Amino acid sequence: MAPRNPNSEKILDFVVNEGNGIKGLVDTGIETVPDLYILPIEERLLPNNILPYDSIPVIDVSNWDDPKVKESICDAAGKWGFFQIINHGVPLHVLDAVKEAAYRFFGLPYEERNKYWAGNSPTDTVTLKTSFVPQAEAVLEWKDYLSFRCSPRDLESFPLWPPVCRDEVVEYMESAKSVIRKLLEVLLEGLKVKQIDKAREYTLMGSPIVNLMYYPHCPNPDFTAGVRPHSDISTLTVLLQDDNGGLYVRATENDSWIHVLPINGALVINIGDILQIMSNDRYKSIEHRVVANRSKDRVSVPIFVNPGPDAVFGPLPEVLESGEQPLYKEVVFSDYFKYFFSKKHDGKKSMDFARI
Ligand SMILES: COc1cc(/C=C/C(=O)SCCNC(=O)CCNC(=O)[C@H](O)C(C)(C)COP(=O)(O)OP(=O)(O)OC[C@H]2O[C@@H](n3cnc4c(N)ncnc43)[C@H](O)[C@@H]2OP(=O)(O)O)ccc1O
Ligand SMILES: O=C(O)CCC(=O)C(=O)O
Ligand SMILES: [Fe+2]
Repeated sequence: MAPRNPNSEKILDFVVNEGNGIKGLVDTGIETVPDLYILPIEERLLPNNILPYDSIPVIDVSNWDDPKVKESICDAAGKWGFFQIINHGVPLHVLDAVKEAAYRFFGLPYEERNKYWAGNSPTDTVTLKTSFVPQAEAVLEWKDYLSFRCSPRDLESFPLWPPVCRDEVVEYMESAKSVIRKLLEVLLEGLKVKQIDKAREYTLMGSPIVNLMYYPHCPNPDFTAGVRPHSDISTLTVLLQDDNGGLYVRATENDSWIHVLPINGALVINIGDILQIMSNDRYKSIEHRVVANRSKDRVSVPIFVNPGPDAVFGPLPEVLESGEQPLYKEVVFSDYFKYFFSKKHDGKKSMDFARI
C-alpha cells in the first residue's frame, strides 16, 4: 500500500485509532470528502454504468409450498444471485424497530458508542467497527457498523450488548429464522438435497452475524464507496435496507450495475460464496456495492447466514452424483473468513481461496 499523506494519517487516527468512526468525522461538520475516502476514478460508480430500467426479481413468498414460488427462488439464485421477497412473514414492526434501533445506537454520544469499539467491547460477540479492513485499505469505506455474532452460544452474552438496540436485534434475528430456514430448504431441494439434518444445518447456518450498518450522509457520495464491490462469503444474506436506496448489484453486462429499489417491508436476499461453492456454481454469489447518500444517513441490517467456524464445506455430493467435476475443494469456514478479512473488498476474489 502506498504511504498516505500526513492529513490522511491524522484522519485515520481520528476515525480508526481514536474510535470516532466516519460518524464522528461527519459530526465535525466536514463539507468536503477527505483524501482518505476518495476513490480513484476507475473504482467509482459512474452514472453511465447504471442500467436505469433493470431490476432484480421480486418474489411473493406467501405460499412457500407453491412449486412456482420454489422455481422462482431457484431460478433467481442461479441467474441473478439476488432477489427481493415480499409477504415473508417477518412483521413490519420488527423491521421498523431494528432500523430505528440502528439510528438510536449511532445517535449515541461518542463515549457511549466507544464502549463497543473494536478492542474496547465487553464481549467479542459485539463490536463497533469502521470501513472494512482499514489496515489493508488505501481508501476507506464510508461506513461504520455494529456487528453481533448471533449463534445460540453467542446469545449468552446478551446482557453485555448495548441496551439501546439489543432487544430489536434479537427479535429481528428470531423472526427471520423461519424465512432463512425456508429459503435454504427450497434452495437445497433445488440441488436434490432432500433434508437438512443437524450437521448440514451447522454447515449452512451455524454462525449468523447481524450487522447494524450506518452510512452517514456524505458531501460527495460519487467520489466514495459505502461498500466496495464484493460478494458475501455467507451461504446467503438477508438484508433489510431503508428507503434511501444506494445498493447496486452487478449486471451481466461488463461493468454495469442495477439499483435495488427499496420496497417497504421487503427483504433483499443474496446468495453468498459458500452456496455458490456448495452448488458447484449452479447458484451465484453476485457482486454488489453501496453508495452513501448526500443528504440523509442510510442504515441497513444484513443477516450474514454463515457456516459454523469449524464447518467444512465444498460441492455437495448430491450435486456431483452424476459425475460432474468439483470446481472447488473442501475448505474450513474459519479459514475462508480469515482470508476474506485479510484484504480490502475485492470483487469475487475470495473465491480463489477455494477454487481447484
Ligand atoms: C460482507 O460479507 C460478509 C461479512 C460478514 C461479517 C461481517 C462482520 O462485520 S463480522 C465482524 C467484523 N469482522 C471481523 O471481526 C472479522 C474478523 N476479524 C479478523 O479476523 C481480524 O480483525 C483481521 C481483520 C484479520 C485483522 O486482524 P489483525 O491484523 O490481527 O488485527 P486486529 O488485532 O483484529 O486489529 C488491530 C487493531 O485494529 C482494530 N481494528 C481492526 N479492524 C478494525 C475496523 N474495521 N474498525 C476499527 N478498528 C479496527 C482492532 O480492534 C485492533 O485494535 P486494538 O486496540 O485491539 O489494537 C460475514 C459474512 C459476509 O458474507
Ligand atoms: O448496506 C447494504 O445495503 C449492503 C451491505 C453489504 O453488502 C455488506 O455489508 O456486505
Ligand atoms: Fe454484501
